Amino acid sequence: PGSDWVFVFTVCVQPRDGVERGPDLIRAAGLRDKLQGQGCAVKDYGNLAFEEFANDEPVGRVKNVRSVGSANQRLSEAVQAVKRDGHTSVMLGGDHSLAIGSIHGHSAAVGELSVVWVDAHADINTPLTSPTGNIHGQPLSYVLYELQSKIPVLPNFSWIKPCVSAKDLVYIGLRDVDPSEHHLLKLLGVKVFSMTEVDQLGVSKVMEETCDYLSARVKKPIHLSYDIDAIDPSVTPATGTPVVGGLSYREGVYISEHLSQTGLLSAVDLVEVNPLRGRTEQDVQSTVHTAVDVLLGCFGRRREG
Ligand SMILES: CN[C@](CCCC[B-](O)(O)O)(CCN1CCCCC1)C(=O)O
Ligand SMILES: [Mn+2]
Ligand SMILES: [Mn+2]
Repeated sequence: PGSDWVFVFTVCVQPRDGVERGPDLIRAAGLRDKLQGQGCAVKDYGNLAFEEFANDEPVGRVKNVRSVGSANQRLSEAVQAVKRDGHTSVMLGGDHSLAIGSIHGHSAAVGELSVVWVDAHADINTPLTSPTGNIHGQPLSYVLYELQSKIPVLPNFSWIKPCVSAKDLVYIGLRDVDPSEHHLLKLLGVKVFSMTEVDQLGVSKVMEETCDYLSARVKKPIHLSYDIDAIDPSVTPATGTPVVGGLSYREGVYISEHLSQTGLLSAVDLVEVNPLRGRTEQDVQSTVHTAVDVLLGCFGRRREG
C-alpha cells in the first residue's frame, strides 16, 4: 500500500476477565512500527473509555447488557468518525461483542457491507437462544436484518439498527456451532466454510469462492471480523473459548493476505486475545504475535518479502 493508507486503532476494551489486556499487548508487540515499516501510515486513537455500570444485572439470561450496549454505542461513533476520515478502521478487542459497534459504525459511514467472519464460532445466538447469555456469542443477531424479530428490547441497545443482510455474510473456520445457531444458519442460507470445507477445498479455494460469492452481485466494502480463536489453540492458546482443529498459522495469515489483495478491505476487527488464558508467557506471545501477523497481512504484507 502507498503512504496514503492510514490505519487507526479504535482500541476497545470490555471490563472483562483479561480480554481487556489484549490491545496493549498487541501494541507492545510493535504493530504500529511494523505497519509503518511496510509503508502504512498509522494513527492510534488509543483505548476507548467505557462507562461502568454498578449493578448491570442480567436481562433474562443476557449478561452485562448495559455496559456492552453503552460500549458499542461509543465504538460505533468512533468507527464512523474513522471511516468518515477515509481511513481503514482496525478495532482491537476485547471480546467479540464489540463487533456490534464496529459493524454498526462501519455501515453507518459507508452503507451496505460484506462481512467476512473468521471464527471457530458462529456468534449468531439470539438473546433467547444463547446457552450462556454471553453477548460475544450473539453479536451477529443484533446486526442482521433477518433476525430483528428475534431480538427483545434490551437496555442501552435501542440505538442499534440492523445493517447487514444474511446473503452478504460469509463464515470461515466454524467448528463449534450451537444447535440453535446451526438452525438459523440453515434457515437464512448463510454461506459457511467450516473447517470441513477448509480441509476439503484448501484455504486458497475457500478464499476464491468467498470473494466470488461476495462480489457475485454488487461489490461492497468488506468488514473482516477476525476472532483469534479461529486459529488452532496450538498456535493461539491465549483466548477465552479455544476449540481444537483450527486454522494453521499459515491458513490464518493467508486469509488476510487474500482479502488485502481485493482492495475492498474497509474495516478489521481482531478480537478475543486474552493473556490470562495463556498458561505460559510463550502461550501469550505466540497468540499476540500471530494476531499481529494476521493484521500485517490485512495491510499488504507478503511473506515473499
Ligand atoms: C458456541 N457458542 C458459545 C461460545 C461463543 C464464543 C464467542 B466467540 O467470540 O469466542 O466466538 C458457547 C456455548 N457453549 C458453551 C459450552 C457448553 C455448550 C454451549 C456461546 O456462548 O454462545
Ligand atoms: Mn467470536
Ligand atoms: Mn470464537
